[in-house]
Amino acid sequence: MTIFQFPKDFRWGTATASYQIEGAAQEGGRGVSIWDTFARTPGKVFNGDNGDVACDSYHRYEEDIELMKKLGINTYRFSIAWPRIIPDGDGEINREGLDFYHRFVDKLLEAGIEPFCTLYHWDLPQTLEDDGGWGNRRTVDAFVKYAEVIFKEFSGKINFWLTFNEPWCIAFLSNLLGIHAPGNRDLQTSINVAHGLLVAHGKAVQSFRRLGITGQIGIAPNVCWAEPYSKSPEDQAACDRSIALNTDWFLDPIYKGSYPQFMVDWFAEAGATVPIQEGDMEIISQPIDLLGINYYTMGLNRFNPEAGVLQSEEVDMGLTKTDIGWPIESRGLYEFMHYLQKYGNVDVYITENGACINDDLNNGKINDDRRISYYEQHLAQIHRIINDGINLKGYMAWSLMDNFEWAEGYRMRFGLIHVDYRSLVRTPKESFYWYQNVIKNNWLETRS
Ligand SMILES: CCOCCOc1ccc(-c2cn(C[C@@H]3NC[C@@H](O)[C@H]3O)nn2)cc1
Repeated sequence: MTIFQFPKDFRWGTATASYQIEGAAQEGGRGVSIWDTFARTPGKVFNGDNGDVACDSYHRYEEDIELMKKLGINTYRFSIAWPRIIPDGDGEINREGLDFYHRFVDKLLEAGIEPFCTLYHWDLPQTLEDDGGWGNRRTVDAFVKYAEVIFKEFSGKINFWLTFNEPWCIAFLSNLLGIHAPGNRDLQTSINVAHGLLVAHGKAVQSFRRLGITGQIGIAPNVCWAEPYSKSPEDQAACDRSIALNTDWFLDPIYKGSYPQFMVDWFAEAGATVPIQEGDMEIISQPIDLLGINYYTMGLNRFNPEAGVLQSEEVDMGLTKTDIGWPIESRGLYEFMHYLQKYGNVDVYITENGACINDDLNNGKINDDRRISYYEQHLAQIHRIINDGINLKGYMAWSLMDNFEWAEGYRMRFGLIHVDYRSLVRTPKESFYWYQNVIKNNWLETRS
């Protein structure tokens, strides 16, 4: 057994997102999002599940906050649903939507929990997607309008801000692979989306500074750490492309003011170019205060000319997997955090990390020992990372509760709290109590 003591001011939290937990999809003046449309498209989401009810957190947020207090977290990452604030994307402001989030944030603050807010966690107003989505500068301008409304409303209440969650998912998972909303399968479209969201990010940061909003602002890329299957240059290059598309494609423009040239050249070979307009890169590279990093798994990749646009395929090495099929390998988090140092020792928060373990209720308990083991391994790496002098400031477990896992619907469970989707009864899992103890002690005690 080993004791890993965390810094006294380390932030302990959990994370969720609006479309995944709120429900009340037709209430409070909310408009239609691309996920409402996508979920209603036959074959896109397992079992035809959708976010109409989800965890009903729109009505049950006080109960959820009581559970957060019981867990002992001091930080809670959530997202605001743009369609609740400006239902048609860039028209009238919906006061009822703002009032809901004021009630929610006030309750969080009353509970002594720091709100950590994501402005965009994938629920784009459908009207904007109908007019070209992130590839249309109208959507960029609409996002800035939406962001400014939120900044002005919550400045002083919210001090930690993220513009976008997982830009790789928004651009490539959703517009090249077609697995998430809106389900496009086109390389140029996905590159246009990536560029549009980056310009929107930069403009929102400019507004944040111009309006004198208190707090810190950043972005939350998801990580795809990969190591080469062999020592061959082809396998190493395949790895580099896989890592770069999740990380460098977004963080080079933000921190360096330019895209990674080797990837620009790679896409040019595939006939796709980045639609950069005059001044875009200066806008995108506005200095930010923090990075959120979402880490779940890593891969061993090798070159395969048939393996998609990156010609990079993951090799199954027989590692233990979670129930969604992702290999469990916490080492990737450590390696990635050192990779990230090329952008400087920036303030980083792990804004998502967790395991899909579909254990169910058994005599009123959920003995999700595999989830505890996952967290134990990853928190040990977190301690190692901090010990190396990397500015890792906090950790938010994905997720507070089971919720709508996008194309997987409700069958995949990431929560520390079990949700019965018929009764909506919340039941803390054994991992909830394990994490509660880690937070209370501010140390991890490995069980082996
Ligand atoms: C068959 C080819 O497959 C290609 C990869 O397909 C995926 C699917 C899903 C993910 C994915 C899901 N999550 C968890 C979410 N992060 C944000 C929060 O909302 C969580 O629900 N992270 N990454 C990645 C890749």
